Amino acid sequence: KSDLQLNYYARSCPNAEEIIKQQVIKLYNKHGNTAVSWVRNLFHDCIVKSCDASLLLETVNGIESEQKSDRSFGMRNFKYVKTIKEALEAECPMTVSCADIVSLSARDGIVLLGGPRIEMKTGRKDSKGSYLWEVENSIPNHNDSIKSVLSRFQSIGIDAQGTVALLGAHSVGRVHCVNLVHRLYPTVDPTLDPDYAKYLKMRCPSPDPNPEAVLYSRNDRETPMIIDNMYYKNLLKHKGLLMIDQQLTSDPTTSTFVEKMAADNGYFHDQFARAVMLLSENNPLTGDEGEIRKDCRYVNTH
Ligand code: HEM
Ligand SMILES: [Ca+2]
Ligand SMILES: [Ca+2]
Repeated sequence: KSDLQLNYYARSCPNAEEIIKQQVIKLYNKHGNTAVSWVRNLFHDCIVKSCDASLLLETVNGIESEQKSDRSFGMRNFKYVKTIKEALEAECPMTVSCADIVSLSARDGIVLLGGPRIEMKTGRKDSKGSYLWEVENSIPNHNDSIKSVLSRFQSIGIDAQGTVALLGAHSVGRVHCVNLVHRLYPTVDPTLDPDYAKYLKMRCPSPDPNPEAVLYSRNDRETPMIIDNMYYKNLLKHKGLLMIDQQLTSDPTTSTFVEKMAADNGYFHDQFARAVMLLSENNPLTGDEGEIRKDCRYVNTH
């Protein structure tokens, strides 16, 4: 159904994709974790209704930001989307959508993080509202069952293999202690490697951490800034951080894919690329639907 096309801005803004790439590189060189944020943004935007930049809207004028949901906990670097958008507005005013910025910045971020290069279509339009009430139904929780997570991804056309590959994004970035302590206190989750649990308890010394405190552990201690199959190797060693990560090894529908991805980084990258592409094409607004926002944080006023 997707009306997206390759190089949609070829005539209206021929440098659009290059401008985004240059900005993503510049931001990465200043704050490497911006690239990590672009990858998470793609997931949190696209799985909520549509890849329509609904995620980027702030709470103002009757709009309630999706960023307020508990599911968005720990998301960061939204302010740098503005840097990318401003570079585009300077060259081609009101031409390139925020939704395409979400997709292309993720694509370019993935390359900087050592992941695969993904050909992505463009032409997405921006939503005229946010869907805060949909966020908790759309984005799984960290302790949901594999069955429910698989069916959630299936509903947007991503199969079990693709879902296992997408979770490989947890090969970069961080998890705050609030999302971990239930596996450490009062007793250590038996599916967690005991030495690793000791390390995590050092990172998260309190069973009841202040959510405001910046207490976290890196997702992948070995290659924290590289999207690679270390994630799956860690899972096989019982070093998955979130419940949903570790459970991938205990369900027969997903465990064979975990083993294959742990054994073959090229296969992981192929599956990751395929699944990111599917995610980025979820139910886009195209043609006369939606709008091109001037500022990604607000719907246009006229
Ligand atoms: C069942 C599905 C998923 C669940 C339950 C989930 C949950 C989480 C949680 C709880 C965190 C840690 C937040 C924090 O404490 O700061 C996180 C981080 C992250 N997630 Fe997911 N996630 C899922 C799927 C995905 C997918 C599909 C992607 C991208 C393709 C993704 C990308 C990321 C990234 C990059 C981070 C690190 C963010 C940072 O360091 O700023 N996640 N996720
Ligand atoms: Ca959305
Ligand atoms: Ca890694």
